[in-house]
Amino acid sequence: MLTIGKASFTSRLLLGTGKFPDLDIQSKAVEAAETEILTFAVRRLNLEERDKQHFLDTLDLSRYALLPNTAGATTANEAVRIAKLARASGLCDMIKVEVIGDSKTLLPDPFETLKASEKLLEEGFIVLPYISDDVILAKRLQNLGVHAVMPGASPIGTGRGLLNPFSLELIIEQAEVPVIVDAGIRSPGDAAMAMQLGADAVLLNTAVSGAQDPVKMAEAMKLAVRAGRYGFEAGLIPVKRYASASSPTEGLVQA
Ligand SMILES: CC(=O)[C@@H](O)[C@H](O)COP(=O)(O)O
Repeated sequence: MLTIGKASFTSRLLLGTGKFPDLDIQSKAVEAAETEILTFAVRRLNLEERDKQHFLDTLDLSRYALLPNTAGATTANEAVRIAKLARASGLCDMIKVEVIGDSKTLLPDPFETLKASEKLLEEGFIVLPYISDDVILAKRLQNLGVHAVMPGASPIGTGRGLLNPFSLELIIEQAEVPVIVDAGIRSPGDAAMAMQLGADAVLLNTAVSGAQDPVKMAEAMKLAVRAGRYGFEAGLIPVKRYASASSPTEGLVQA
């Protein structure tokens, strides 16, 4: 089970809702992924005109936990304002803190992310900050009391996979809260690898919404996340320098 704050989930795949070819494909992909947590940018919702159709309307939202994110924020104050707007609109108490520090790489600003997380914790939010694969920042956020950390595999939408598995492993090793590997995943292999390293969950969007067959890719990601988790739980064999025969030779009668 994946536990975030007081909520527990069976699925370890969190799915973003952006960039799908249409809403029908989006809802079929969400179904195929068997995800229980959906994420989206608060700024994509027209909160002033709630009666107008939007990208979440084709989904049965009672079946999912919503994880709004503060995408678009470049300062802690902006992120806090967006989070409060989401909560006031009854969306959720859970918030993915996304404070972007650079528009070209969309990498998160560590200082503003820390500040925003601190403030949002004071305000009683369930706080999940999106960060780079920075071991010390993950630790600092954990000490603040965040409910999960979300290190990026690689920059959002690049599909470059796990650029630094070593750092991700270090973050996972010292984590006392769930580690959700977020962004940059391209293939089911990437998702499986993140889970195999010991991540508690994976969040992805572009790999599914941008695939030629988003529904099939959603299913592939669901299976990959499960396979990676099973592999982690089963325990991998140690890597050796030299060969060792797979068929034991002891006790065999010489021909
Ligand atoms: C939807 C969302 O939260 C994205 O900002 C997230 O980081 C996913 O990134 P990819 O699109 O690279 O999977």
